[in-house]
Amino acid sequence: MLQKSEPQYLVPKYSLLELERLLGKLGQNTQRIEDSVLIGCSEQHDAWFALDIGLNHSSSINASLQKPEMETELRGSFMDLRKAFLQLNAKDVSLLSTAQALLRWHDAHQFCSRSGQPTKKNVAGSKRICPANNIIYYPQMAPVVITLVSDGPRCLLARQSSFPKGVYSALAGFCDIGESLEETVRREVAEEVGLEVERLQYSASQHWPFPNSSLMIACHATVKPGQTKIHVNLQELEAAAWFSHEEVATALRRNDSYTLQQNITPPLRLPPKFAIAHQLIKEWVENPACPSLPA
Ligand SMILES: NC(=O)C1=CN([C@@H]2O[C@H](COP(=O)(O)OP(=O)(O)OC[C@H]3O[C@@H](n4cnc5c(N)ncnc54)[C@H](OP(=O)(O)O)[C@@H]3O)[C@@H](O)[C@H]2O)C=CC1
Ligand SMILES: [Mg+2]
Repeated sequence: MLQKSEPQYLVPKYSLLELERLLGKLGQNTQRIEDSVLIGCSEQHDAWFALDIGLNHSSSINASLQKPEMETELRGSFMDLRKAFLQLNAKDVSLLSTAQALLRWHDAHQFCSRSGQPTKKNVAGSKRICPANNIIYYPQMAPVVITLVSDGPRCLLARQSSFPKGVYSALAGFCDIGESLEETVRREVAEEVGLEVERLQYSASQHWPFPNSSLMIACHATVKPGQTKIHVNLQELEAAAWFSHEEVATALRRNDSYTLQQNITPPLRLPPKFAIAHQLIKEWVENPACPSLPA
């Protein structure tokens, strides 16, 4: 849920006292505050916790609470998480992404997989413990590599059928057990477009809450100039193609919301700013020879 505060949107933030009052008003037990999880702290070192006051939450005291009532009470509106990310600054994107991932992990790990007994959250919410056998469960992240492949003057972008119309991104893939990141990059690029990676350069990483909790590890890669013929794996991708520097630079400059309002589908759309794929593409546009160094 986001609250509109002209000219921007904000993530709802409350002090403990305000939250107790709010839960009372929503007819929920204030004991629920103990379900909250630590997600970071402010520059003034105030701790930030996240609490799921979800609509259809199994442990919700007041399951009958309706979405419109909640929106009125909190003066905000519920929206898709990806759409919410488009409205927020980087700090709030990071907080919301951590909160969503951690709360969802707790919700999905209520029982010990060995004893079948209910697990118990520690105070901060950084782990769950089985009281029957003391097994500790920690939140999990799946490592994913995302690679922008270039042959020098062009870069390779691909799209999956689930992407919004016209959007192309860098190649991504989950790491398999036992693989190094380098091995995953080489395997994914070979599997998805049939190319052999020549040189690999790390750029940056990002926590990504979709579909569960991933650690996106972003890299630039090059292929040999003479070996650029792609074989698109149509089981994984809808399309993949080489794009010139000019095409990608133009797409990066284009104001997506404007073209969408005009109901025009541009030839190439890129991932939104909050996605690390956007950063990879921007780095390459600014410095195609050595993308992860400042231009
Ligand atoms: N932040 C960003 O800029 C971007 C983020 N991404 C993210 O990267 C992720 C990976 O990209 P994608 O191309 O889909 O990956 P892959 O190319 O690895 O293909 C996805 C398939 O991998 C299998 N898989 C293996 N391990 C897992 C796991 N831990 N969780 C889920 N599926 C797994 C599944 O296959 P099976 O169904 O056979 O089990 C799944 O369908 C996506 O979730 C996407 O959200 C992608 C692009 C940009
Ligand atoms: Mg993939």
